[in-house]
Amino acid sequence: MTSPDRPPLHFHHVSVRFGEAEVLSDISFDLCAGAFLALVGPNGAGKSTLIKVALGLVTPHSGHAALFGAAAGRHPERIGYVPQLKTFDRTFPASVLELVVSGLRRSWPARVQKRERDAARLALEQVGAGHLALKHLPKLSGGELQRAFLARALVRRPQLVLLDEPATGVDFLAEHDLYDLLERYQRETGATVAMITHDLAAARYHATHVAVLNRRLHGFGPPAEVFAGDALTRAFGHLGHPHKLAV
Ligand SMILES: Nc1ncnc2c1ncn2[C@@H]1O[C@H](COP(=O)(O)OP(=O)(O)OP(=O)(O)O)[C@@H](O)[C@H]1O
Repeated sequence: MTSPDRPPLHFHHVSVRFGEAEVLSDISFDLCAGAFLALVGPNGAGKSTLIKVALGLVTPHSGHAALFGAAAGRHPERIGYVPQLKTFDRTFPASVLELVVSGLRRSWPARVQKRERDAARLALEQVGAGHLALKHLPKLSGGELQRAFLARALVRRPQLVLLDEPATGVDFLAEHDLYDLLERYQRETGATVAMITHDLAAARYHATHVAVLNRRLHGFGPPAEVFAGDALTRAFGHLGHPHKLAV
């Protein structure tokens, strides 16, 4: 159920420590249903950690995160997750179909049932990758692997899709395809999307909301508003990549 008092993503004074280091400090925001959030910040800013808090994989030392009014991690079936693909072991010996079916299960599928195969094929069709079903993961290009993981994230028709830098290592055209696919999924389902990106121009163009992070939340809101202020300068410390920051 989605309603304004049960936002898909709610962070309430969330702080996270790894040992002595505080990597997230007092993060609070609400993301409304149907929003497309771009999460930006320099390397090591805590972006992946924030996504892991939302998934319930990292527990804050203070504050809390709630998804649709329930504690993070309580309803994994409502969440689709695309991990950082640069960390994925490309030699993993599985077919695309098996990878997508694993999105319907809590464990790796030893035998794929017909209804699972049908759902996986549909999800692959929806991301323009029906022809990849029987291909093995080591044989995929970066863009194909990205589509396979996107199909895996969407196969259960989640209400919230979390993506950890899915465009890194993928060419520009494929990155535009990724946004198109996500926006189409949102139009069909009303789902909410939160995605880590390093491309501020794409964030400005596609996102309804942007969160500028560097341990603290330096800005949150519509891109035009946030980028007009000094949030980027405070988070990045300098405007070091003018081609990316020319938003
Ligand atoms: N499990 C962990 N144990 C200890 N330190 C960690 C752990 N995970 C992340 N960190 C540290 O927390 C900080 C934030 O890391 P995180 O991966 O969240 O940043 P990020 O913004 O996603 O970075 P990048 O853009 O480089 O992927 C970094 O200094 C990182 O080294």
